[in-house]
Amino acid sequence: MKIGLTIAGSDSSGGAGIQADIKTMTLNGVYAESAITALTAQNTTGVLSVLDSSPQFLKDQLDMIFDDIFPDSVKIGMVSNSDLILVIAEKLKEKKAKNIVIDPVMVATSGAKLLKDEAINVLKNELLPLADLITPNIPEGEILSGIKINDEKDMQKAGKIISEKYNCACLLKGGHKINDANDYLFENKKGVWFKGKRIKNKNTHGTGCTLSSAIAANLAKGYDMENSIKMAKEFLSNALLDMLDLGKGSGPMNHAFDIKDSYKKLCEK
Ligand SMILES: Nc1ncnc2c1ncn2[C@@H]1O[C@H](COP(=O)(O)OP(=O)(O)O)[C@@H](O)[C@H]1O
Ligand SMILES: Cc1ncc(COP(=O)(O)OP(=O)(O)O)c(N)n1
Repeated sequence: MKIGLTIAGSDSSGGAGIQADIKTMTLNGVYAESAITALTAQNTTGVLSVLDSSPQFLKDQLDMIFDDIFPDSVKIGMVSNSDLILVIAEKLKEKKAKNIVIDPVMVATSGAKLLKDEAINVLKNELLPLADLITPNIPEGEILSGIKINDEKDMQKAGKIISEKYNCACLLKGGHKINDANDYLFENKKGVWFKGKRIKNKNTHGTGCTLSSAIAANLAKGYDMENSIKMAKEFLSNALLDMLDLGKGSGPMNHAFDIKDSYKKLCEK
């Protein structure tokens, strides 16, 4: 059994964060471990409040995880302050973690800030250089590259800048304002597009978390970067296509689309 670790925040509504990551890794055939950086009180309409883990408690979680069941890949999501970012950077280096995927979560789609301004430079200087892959959306890509992104040409420029700056692969997600659902990977001095059809579904809560943890699961299983991304996008599209409709706002996807029939039977008993 391959092991994936998610280091992220808990989403009380279950559609994003740790909950999305554990479902995604499990449904992609990987055993999921978790280190929780924060508890959020949120639902499909927004984030009400956030309670950060203490740095010591995050350190303890990471020690207990790495010293017992060593993960084959690590996905990092919401980490809201610089002290927590420093703990993660230190532990990843100490434990020699591999296959590190960082989703540089800054702002939720609902508009809530999930990363404090003071922490952006620490994220850039201490954590991102440890990544194998960074998966920014367009607003995050603008902050990390320092350029405005208005079209696919800008996406290519920004992806290259980020990849070279942090010495890792960069998957820039275009969905936010540029195109259908086309994402651009820059890796090893070369760029490649992952074309996706935009699915008409207002329920997209947790798409970024789901994509990055599916990529981490595929890397844990030994797939290379391009295949890991290709399969992760397919998983995400299928979860969106299932058209689950929960909550009053932008609801979660059905991560369990594939086992729906057998799961339905279980629920009926
Ligand atoms: N409606 C949609 N249909 C298909 N793919 C989508 C849709 N919305 C987002 N995606 C895909 O979901 C992934 C996450 O993108 P995005 O939602 O932009 O990230 P984030 O949640 O970090 O803002 C990307 O691969 C993007 O192309
Ligand atoms: C706890 C927590 N982590 C991350 C997010 C953001 O999720 P993401 O998949 O990047 O995007 P949206 O759900 O905001 O579209 C979150 N909301 N909560």
